Amino acid sequence: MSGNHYGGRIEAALQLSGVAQNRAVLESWQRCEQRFGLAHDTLRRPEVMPESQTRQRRDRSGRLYHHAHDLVRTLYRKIDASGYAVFLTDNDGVILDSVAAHTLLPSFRTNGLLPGAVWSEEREGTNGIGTCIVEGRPITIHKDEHFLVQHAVLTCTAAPVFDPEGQVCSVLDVSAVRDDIKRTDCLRVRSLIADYADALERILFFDECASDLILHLHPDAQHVGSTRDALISIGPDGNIRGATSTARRLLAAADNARDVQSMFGFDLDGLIATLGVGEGASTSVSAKALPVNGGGLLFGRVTLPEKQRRKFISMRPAPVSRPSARSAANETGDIPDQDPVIRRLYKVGSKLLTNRINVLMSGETGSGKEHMARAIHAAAVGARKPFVAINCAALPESLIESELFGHAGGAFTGAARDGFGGRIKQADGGTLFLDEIGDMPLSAQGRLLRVLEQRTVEPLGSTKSVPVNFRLICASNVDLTRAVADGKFREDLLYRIKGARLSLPALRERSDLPDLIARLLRGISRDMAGDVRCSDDVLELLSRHDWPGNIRELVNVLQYACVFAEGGLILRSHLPDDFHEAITCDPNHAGSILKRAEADALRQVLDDHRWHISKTAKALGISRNTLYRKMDRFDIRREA
Ligand SMILES: Nc1ncnc2c1ncn2[C@@H]1O[C@H](COP(=O)(O)OP(=O)(O)OP(=O)(O)O)[C@@H](O)[C@H]1O
Repeated sequence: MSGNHYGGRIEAALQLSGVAQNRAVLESWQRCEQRFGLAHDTLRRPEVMPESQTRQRRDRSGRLYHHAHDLVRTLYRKIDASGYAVFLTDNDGVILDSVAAHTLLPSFRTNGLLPGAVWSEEREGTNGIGTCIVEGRPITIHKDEHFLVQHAVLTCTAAPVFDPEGQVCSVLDVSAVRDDIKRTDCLRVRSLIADYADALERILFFDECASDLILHLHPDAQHVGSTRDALISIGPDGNIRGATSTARRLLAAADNARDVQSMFGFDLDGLIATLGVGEGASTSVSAKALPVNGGGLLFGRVTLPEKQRRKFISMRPAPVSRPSARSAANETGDIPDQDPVIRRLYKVGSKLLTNRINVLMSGETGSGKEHMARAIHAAAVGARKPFVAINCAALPESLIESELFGHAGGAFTGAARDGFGGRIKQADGGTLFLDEIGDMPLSAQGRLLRVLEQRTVEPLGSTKSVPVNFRLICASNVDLTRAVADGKFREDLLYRIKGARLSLPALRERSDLPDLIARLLRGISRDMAGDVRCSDDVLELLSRHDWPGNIRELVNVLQYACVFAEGGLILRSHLPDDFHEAITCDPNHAGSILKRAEADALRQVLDDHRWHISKTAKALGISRNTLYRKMDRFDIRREA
């Protein structure tokens, strides 16, 4: 059969399945036929390794399986929809770990999704895990995009986890065996799983590079030291030993650089003199500007385990830190957002934090809770003061207590010999942001309550209390009152943390989308080349989308589009394929029918409660502010 013939058949099949533009699937199908000699109707039993071999693979994967254990379970809880299972694989696509509802295990097993099963492309054709390993980026393989017909019942979304050398060392996969799943349902799962893959990559990076000097980088000074910064590990000889995928993307222009000198134009001593050195993940040294060879300016900070200091520096005094122009700009007491609700929340939040009132934020995933927390910290406490953000859901349960409260030297197996002061101690004098606090284990909740009451922290394995002084902002996607009722969250802690509540609007409820898009594009194009803007057509499309993943999803879509927007103008064809599908599945009709139904239902409940706002909000299980926002959005007013 000629190559053209293959191409024609594949194109035709893809047209049929409605994914003609999906390059990744097309190329994978070509590999399946031409390289692996598979046929669509090949029927094969899953290849499952014996338990002993799977165990060996887990051991061979180093600390991956250990670190991922809790994270995989947290991800499963976060997906919060029925019919899904989460899988962790090694770099050959062999499933090492899985979590699913008991009742669903048989159907996943029947379809070959079980520990020990091999899901490489070569073995199972186009599939979430195997194709993700080849592509090296998050991907969804939906139903008949699977090459083998027998897998057409599956919908799989997978994200790669990279090792410090930049190789895929694992895949996180969320799969479902359900008829009613649409490709667009996977958008939210994909942002979530990509975040968890990033979190796992960082945990592995810190573990593997524990004795190196770590350089934290970000285009925005505020984000250096956050879970979003880029990480590079450097040996005492100045050679770059590892980098996270965020760092590889950020430093693409200096791609060939193998050492500090070729990346930044000065040697290790120069780097240390420019940036100063903080201990561990300390935030005591603020980020400073750092020009990158090949163009661009980043902000950076270096950290070094105390016991490695001698290896790297001859105890030269750290230079005095000067505030950067950018971090100073955050203390102007304003935010660029134009949406009136966001602006009011910022003002209220800043005032509360200034007066040391604990703030509890709620809002859909990706709606900007951490972003807002940083802004009000900068206004109330100062951008130069430590802001320590911890995502309680992304930390393995076994590590959360030592991470938060610190530990004495040798307190438990695996603890650093010199001990660790803990993240709460690092927030001393600044703000502690506890994201997803609803996912904090009960034992850690008890300790946290004691810290809040006594304003002292006692590291694990130590009897000495250390005084701490910090402001507290918490955030949660789950209803904490319900979590209290379910016995998953301590009531006394809830009262302690919810000094005041701020509820962030979802992106679809904001009135400043075009302005936000323009601002995000300025940020993205600063990392790329030249200015980028959206065509009117695209702006109109973006404003029609429902944005279940909120600003995080918007950032992802814009970053994707910027890569393809030649001449600085984003056109429809530059948007991701599944974004088009999301819109076409929801063309004016579906979206507006739903909206109309919601507005009608709202009016009905208001009528039932004689337009009493508190009672209506209570009946709907939402806050009064959310009710007012919804009424504004649907233009619902009581008729005279
Ligand atoms: N007002 C804003 N202006 C610009 N970018 C924003 C804004 N709010 C959020 N972002 C960006 O959107 C992304 C998601 O924001 P953030 O992490 O603050 O959301 P979140 O609500 O804390 O998410 P999660 O619930 O998953 O923890 C980040 O990349 C952030 O920088």
